[in-house]
Amino acid sequence: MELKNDLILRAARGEQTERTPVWLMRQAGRILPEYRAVRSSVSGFIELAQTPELAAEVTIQPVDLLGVDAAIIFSDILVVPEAMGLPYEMVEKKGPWFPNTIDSAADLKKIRPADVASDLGYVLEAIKITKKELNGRVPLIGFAGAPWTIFCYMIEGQGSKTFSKARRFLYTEPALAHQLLQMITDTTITYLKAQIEAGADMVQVFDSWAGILPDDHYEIFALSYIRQICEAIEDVPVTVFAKGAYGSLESMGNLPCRTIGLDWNMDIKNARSIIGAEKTLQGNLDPAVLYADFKTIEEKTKAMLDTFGGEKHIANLGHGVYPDIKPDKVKCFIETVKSYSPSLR
Ligand SMILES: Cc1c2[nH]c(c1CCC(=O)O)Cc1[nH]c(c(CCC(=O)O)c1C)Cc1[nH]c(c(CCC(=O)O)c1C)Cc1[nH]c(c(C)c1CCC(=O)O)C2
Repeated sequence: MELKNDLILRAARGEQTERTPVWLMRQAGRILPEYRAVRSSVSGFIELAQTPELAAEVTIQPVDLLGVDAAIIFSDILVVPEAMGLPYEMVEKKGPWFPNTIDSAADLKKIRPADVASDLGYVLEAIKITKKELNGRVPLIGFAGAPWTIFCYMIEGQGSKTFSKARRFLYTEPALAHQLLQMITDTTITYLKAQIEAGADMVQVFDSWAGILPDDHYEIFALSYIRQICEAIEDVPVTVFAKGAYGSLESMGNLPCRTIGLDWNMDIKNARSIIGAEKTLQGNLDPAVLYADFKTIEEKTKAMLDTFGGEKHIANLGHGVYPDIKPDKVKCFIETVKSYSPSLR
């Protein structure tokens, strides 16, 4: 199927584009009343994610309703630990919760590399349906959590301000930590390859908890595994988004991936000079700007676009869109990128 809009793929490959492509992390979700309607027709997030027809429907909603230049498959990074043997629940207003966690060598024996085709077949099916229904309108992004972020949930069992249990494990059980990280990495590689095989046009790796590790640990326990993933994925552009990895930008510039995502606290010019001219950068408007009035959103978006310049940039927020943002404000951001960015060429 020929893509009618391949701006994001060309930008990721470093090619010139007529304008800057734009999408939002977490665009498929609660900001849209149409999403909430579909979600309330099932028991909750997990059933929605496991029902391929419905997952495809909410994946496509932001393309139809917001005008983004890419869809991202509706799923979650936590389907990977689940497929490895640690089921999770999504607790209303609190977030994910794992009844069982990893704390010892004995716990590690209870989990396994996922059998992607059967354990995660529902995601692959959702990708196939989405590709068909998108009918080439925009590319589809596949994704997975980075091994370090998945490790955090498998050890901690829930979100945390400090992830001190996960970080303690790196000091008390480094060999076990590497064993677990390698198992997550192997599963993630198989999973991302299967997503590409099913139709994903590019993939993003989310390292949401990168920022809690000191630089030396980030290199040893996080980046080395991300590097394996980047090396294994050859057919489509890979984006690495490591939130808060300020001290590791230089190493990230050396990853064999096409795009680096910047969070909103990363200085664009500084990041560009550290990462170098070759890679595409993605981001990085402060998600809270979308609480402001339309005029402020336009100004802040234009300023961001000016700083990135008209090449090798994919416009996005610096993290996922907050669930209580009004869709009209998101549209203002998207429309500003579309109307203003041609002037930067
Ligand atoms: C850390 C992380 C998770 N999930 C994800 C990350 C990495 C990105 C980031 O840092 O934001 C990634 C994710 N989660 C979801 C997507 C879907 C695609 C998209 O639109 O980006 C993606 C890419 C759906 C979701 N994942 C979740 C929802 C909300 C569930 C609902 O509908 O109630 C959605 C739409 C739940 C979730 N899932 C997770 C948490 C902490 C929570 C609870 C907090 C929250 O609600 O945002 C884990």
